[in-house]
Amino acid sequence: MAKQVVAAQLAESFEFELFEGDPDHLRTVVASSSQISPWILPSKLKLRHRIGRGTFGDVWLATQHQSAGDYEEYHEVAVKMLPLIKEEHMSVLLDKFDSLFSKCQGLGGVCSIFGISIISGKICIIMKFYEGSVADKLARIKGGKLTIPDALRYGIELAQGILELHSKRILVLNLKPSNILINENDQAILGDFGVPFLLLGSLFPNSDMACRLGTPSYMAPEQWQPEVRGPISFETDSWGFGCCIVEMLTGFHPWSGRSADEIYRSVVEKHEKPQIPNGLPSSVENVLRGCFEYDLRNRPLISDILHVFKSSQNAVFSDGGWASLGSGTVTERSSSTGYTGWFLHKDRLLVGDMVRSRKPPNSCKPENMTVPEGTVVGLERDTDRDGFVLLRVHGIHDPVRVHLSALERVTFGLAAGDWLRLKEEDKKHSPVGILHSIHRDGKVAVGFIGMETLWEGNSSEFEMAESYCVGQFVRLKSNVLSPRFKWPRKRGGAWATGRIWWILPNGCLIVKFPGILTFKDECSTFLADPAEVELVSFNTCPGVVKKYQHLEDFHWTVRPLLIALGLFTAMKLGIFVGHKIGRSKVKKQQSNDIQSESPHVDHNAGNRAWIPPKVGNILFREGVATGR
Ligand SMILES: Nc1ncnc2c1ncn2[C@@H]1O[C@H](COP(=O)(O)OP(=O)(O)OP(=O)(O)O)[C@@H](O)[C@H]1O
Repeated sequence: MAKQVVAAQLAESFEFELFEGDPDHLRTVVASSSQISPWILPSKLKLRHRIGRGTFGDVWLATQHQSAGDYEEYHEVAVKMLPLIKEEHMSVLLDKFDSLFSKCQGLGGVCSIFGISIISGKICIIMKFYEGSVADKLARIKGGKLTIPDALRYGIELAQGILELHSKRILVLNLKPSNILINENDQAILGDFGVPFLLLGSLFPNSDMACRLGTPSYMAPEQWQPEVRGPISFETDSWGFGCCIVEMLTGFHPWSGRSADEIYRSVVEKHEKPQIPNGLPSSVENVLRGCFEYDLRNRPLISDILHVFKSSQNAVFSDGGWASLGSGTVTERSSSTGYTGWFLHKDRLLVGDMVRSRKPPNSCKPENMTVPEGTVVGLERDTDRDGFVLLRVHGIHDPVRVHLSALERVTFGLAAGDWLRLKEEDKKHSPVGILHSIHRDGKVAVGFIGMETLWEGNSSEFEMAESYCVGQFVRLKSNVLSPRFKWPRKRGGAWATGRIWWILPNGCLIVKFPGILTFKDECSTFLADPAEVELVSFNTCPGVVKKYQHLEDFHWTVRPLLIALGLFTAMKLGIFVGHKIGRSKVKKQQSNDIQSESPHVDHNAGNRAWIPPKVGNILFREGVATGR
């Protein structure tokens, strides 16, 4: 008896049930024909040969057959055969595919998807077949790399394709030259998009693949463990885009020759970045640098990249160097605000917006604000991204002129970067997160530990949470018995206190323990859920003992140093006291001897010798003797 494998609803209009064994036993129930069905009967597909094998399955050249009346026609297609996934995840994946399929119909810069099928129990995505990819081109051409104009041209076409997907809220997550296909007009077409996202969370027989959301060499830091180091968002694709351009220009993929584990250590733990080649137009170099910012909020969006690449096409290549003719937006990290220009440009102020002075990143000191609250009454150069605004500030008669990089928009009392707590906790993720954006209507996007992508909802669902910044000391709350992440203990068994070293965009704290001596192989950083920790400072430590214990958290050398200093002081004191006693004994002995040996001594002379020395001298000698 055929056993039912999965029953999934591909679209409102399309339902099917699959039966194990011969996939042609598929029963489809088409409720309405108003929507294009993505389902392609496996019997209509004939696999010819395998084109390649990638992280997320094999790609086959195949023919799709159609019969109409007395003739049969076929055309070539590419078939992406996904790895075998667990039964229970089939319907989830098919649902995700359905949404992807309907969203990407009619997009120009991305590979056309014709439908989906199941061959030998594996899900197959049927796509348009292209003759080659940028990777193939790099392998073919002399020198193995593209010229700057070619890389810019492909880069523009690729960015346009990604932008189309982003406008439909689809993340690519697997940008690499082999997935940049080339059409008959030598245009770059984005292929294989969305596959990592389709597979995200699926159970594979191979557990390693389940947690990998891309190809290691091209993966952004947050892509390695999106639930822990996320969220993944549009800027995750900016990192992948940067990697593609670097490879096009150098002929080498980033982290060439390194294993996945080594790449993880370089990118995620050591915050290393792919190398950008020399000799690029400054605006292109700058935007690529931005693509490799560790914190995704500091990266440019694909629309920013497209803008820079297009303006750089106006540049001329002269004497081996670039002279920029266009107005490439060169936005370095602002030394005054600590944010990159890409970060600052994501939110554009409008007249009527409430604003306040922008806190430096990782700052917890709102009291230093020059403008605690103001209303935008004028934009000096509203067409330019880099200008001044006029603010109406309470208590000041005339509008104040402030550079917009120094301000942040406050909507319903919240600004991007604020720490928030969900009023109603959801067990799936931490209740405390960081606000990434707030729309003027109150819609918010928040990063939480435990969520791969941004949480979207309304500002009314939140209250302000305690904020943390780099350099602060934290310890697990005493009521946390099983923390989300591993946390070290002190010698006595109590939770150790660590210092915040980095804060991820989902609020995850990266904590170091300078108070604990670690050896080479030992892990020196730990992760913490902000909802599970409390601040430790001298002020909050009750009593001298606790304050001293907190001093030990600053560095593991504090205790041995203090012990050494104590021993040294005790030793010096011992020597001094011994010396004094010894000297007074000798003196006493001597005076006795003199008295007994010289009966003609002038006894008044002894009184003259007893003129007291200066008080300062005594103090000084004591100071030395006690080690002070
Ligand atoms: N629609 C297509 N038409 C023609 N060739 C394609 C198509 N899609 C992919 N390819 C090619 O098939 C080969 C294998 O692709 P595949 O996507 O499986 O591998 P990959 O890109 O190396 O890894 P991943 O699975 O991570 O995407 C690549 O050379 C790619 O260029």
